[in-house]
Amino acid sequence: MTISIEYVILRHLRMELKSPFTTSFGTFQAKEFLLVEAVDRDGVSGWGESVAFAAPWYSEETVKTNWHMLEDFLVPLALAEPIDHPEELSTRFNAIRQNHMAKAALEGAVWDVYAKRLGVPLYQALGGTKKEIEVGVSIGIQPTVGDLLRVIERYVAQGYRRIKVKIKPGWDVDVIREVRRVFPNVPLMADANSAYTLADVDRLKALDEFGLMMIEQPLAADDLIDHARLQPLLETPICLDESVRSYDDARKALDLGSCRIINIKIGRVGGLREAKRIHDLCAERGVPVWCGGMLEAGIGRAHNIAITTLENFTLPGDTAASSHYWERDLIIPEVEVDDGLIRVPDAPGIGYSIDRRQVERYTQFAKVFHRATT
Ligand SMILES: O=C(O)CCC(=O)c1ccccc1C(=O)O
Ligand SMILES: [Mg+2]
Repeated sequence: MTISIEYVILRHLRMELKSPFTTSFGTFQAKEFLLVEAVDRDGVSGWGESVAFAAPWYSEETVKTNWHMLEDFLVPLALAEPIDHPEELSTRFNAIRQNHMAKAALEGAVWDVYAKRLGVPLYQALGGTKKEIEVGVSIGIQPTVGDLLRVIERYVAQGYRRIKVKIKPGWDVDVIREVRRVFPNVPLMADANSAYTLADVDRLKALDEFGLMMIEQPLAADDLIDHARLQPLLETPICLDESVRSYDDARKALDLGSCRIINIKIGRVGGLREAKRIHDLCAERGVPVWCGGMLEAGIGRAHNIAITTLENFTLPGDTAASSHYWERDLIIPEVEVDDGLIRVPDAPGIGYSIDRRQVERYTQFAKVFHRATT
């Protein structure tokens, strides 16, 4: 099948979060992000969402660097010549270093076009098999432990399959102890977003007694070596997030013993193809994976749901319901979670329709890029 992209629309959106989300690196009140719409010769529209944030806290990419990369390098590559498969676009993008979130947003839009042209749901085009996926929820740092306990209570009652709590030095051992006292059996994990160093090994070891499913990204965002030193000192499995940006990072992390679990984020690793390669590697090595989140709106959420249908996504991910983040999401229907499960939609492509009125409402500016006419 030939996919010929005629034009691409970049939109810059801003949406208020229902409640602020605090991590060890900062607080999000609102989300600014880019949507990519790729339209082919026959008018088939595919959608992707960039997961880059406004500020370079999680990684060096930002909404503005993504716009720049897309406008000046990636969109021209997508418009240059037709492709036979979305994987060809990833190969074309290899000519450009890093900038994974920008690449993933456009690659994702083209995957959506491809699946829609085939008339199959994106998850099937990716080789996924699950009809429903298990999900957990990520809970930001709260003003007090009492607040945290109330929030957890609410999500446990809603049936989420595991609770993830953000930690940082000073909001860790005592907080987790209290959570465990009140919820002795809840599947629980902690995400440090790189807030510790090897000097904190005693504090990290102190978490072992709480039976956490894993501790996510305790050390530096670019580190594999120190994590490999830390893992044998802990009983709790380490899960890497920030440090795994590619298949090769994943291979090295597993060879070194830097982690026992990997959080796969499509944007962080540069797209669906790379996400699937990491999934397949981990499956071969018997290492479980799960799908992380970046406070996505509906389109990013739909892509996360599709990749999570691959069989080695055996641990609940961070793809919570639309209503966890947004008063009203950009897709119809919104993502709903029932007893900790999301039913995977069967419509072609990402499986949800775009609420164009909502998209317009939150769009601050947009630009259209056409294929050069010959
Ligand atoms: O609910 C989500 O989308 C994931 C929330 C989350 O944990 C997170 C949110 C923003 C930046 C980084 C992370 C993370 O997984 O580390
Ligand atoms: Mg994380």
